[in-house]
Amino acid sequence: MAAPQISSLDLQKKELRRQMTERRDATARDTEAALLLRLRNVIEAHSASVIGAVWPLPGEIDLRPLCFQLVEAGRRIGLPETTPKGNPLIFREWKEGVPMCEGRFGTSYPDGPVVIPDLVLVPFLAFDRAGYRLGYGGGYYDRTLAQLKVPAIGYGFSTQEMEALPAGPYDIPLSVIVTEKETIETGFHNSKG
Ligand SMILES: Nc1nc2c(c(=O)[nH]1)N(C=O)[C@@H](CNc1ccc(C(=O)N[C@@H](CCC(=O)O)C(=O)O)cc1)CN2
Ligand SMILES: Nc1ncnc2c1ncn2[C@@H]1O[C@H](COP(=O)(O)OP(=O)(O)OP(=O)(O)O)[C@@H](O)[C@H]1O
Repeated sequence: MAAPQISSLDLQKKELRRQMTERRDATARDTEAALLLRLRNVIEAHSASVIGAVWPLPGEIDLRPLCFQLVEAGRRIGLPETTPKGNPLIFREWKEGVPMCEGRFGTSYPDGPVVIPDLVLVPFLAFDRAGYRLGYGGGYYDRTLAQLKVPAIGYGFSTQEMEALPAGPYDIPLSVIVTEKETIETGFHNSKG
């Protein structure tokens, strides 16, 4: 197999990942509840029935309280199974009490049926106001959003904002970005057709 090509853009993103992980980990957590409330309001304004969320990795914002609330309110939750690199994520239905399985890179996914989300909540290490994000570098969300064509709502702390992130040809912008301070509409719609 040929070695994967690593571009200067990939190297630039790698260094940014290091800096922005440090910055995220230095951010005070006392605004997390305010962020989740804001996120819930944005979701309630959408009619989506299956919401793609994530089970937190260390240092990440914890969406679990929101997942409980959304199921209570009659929405369904899908959590991603981390597939082999180069593939889109697969979402599996989560409900309270469903056993979690160990996945790749320390991620966890529910032992439930595959579901197709019609709205996806997307974590990031950094974002800019155009809707570009920096993730962990798997390219998973870009591949997933290219396939699903549903709105992507990014969430993170305001400290994770950057003036402009380097964007590559595969980067799909977020439609909405929610921080503890504001809800940013980027004007980008990742819709079908
Ligand atoms: N909680 C949570 N779940 C998630 C994501 C996320 O950002 N947060 N993902 C968002 O996409 C997907 C998982 N993506 C990931 C991609 C890379 C690595 C990772 O640890 N990469 C290694 C390098 C691996 C390599 O050698 O290639 C590393 O950073 O050390 C982790 C998760 C799906 N599930
Ligand atoms: N749809 C795609 N087709 C082919 N390659 C892709 C696609 N999406 C992303 N990539 C490639 O995957 C690699 C990682 O992408 P990127 O740096 O944008 O990941 P990320 O957004 O930080 O990761 P994640 O979405 O997993 O959090 C890059 O080399 C990128 O060019």
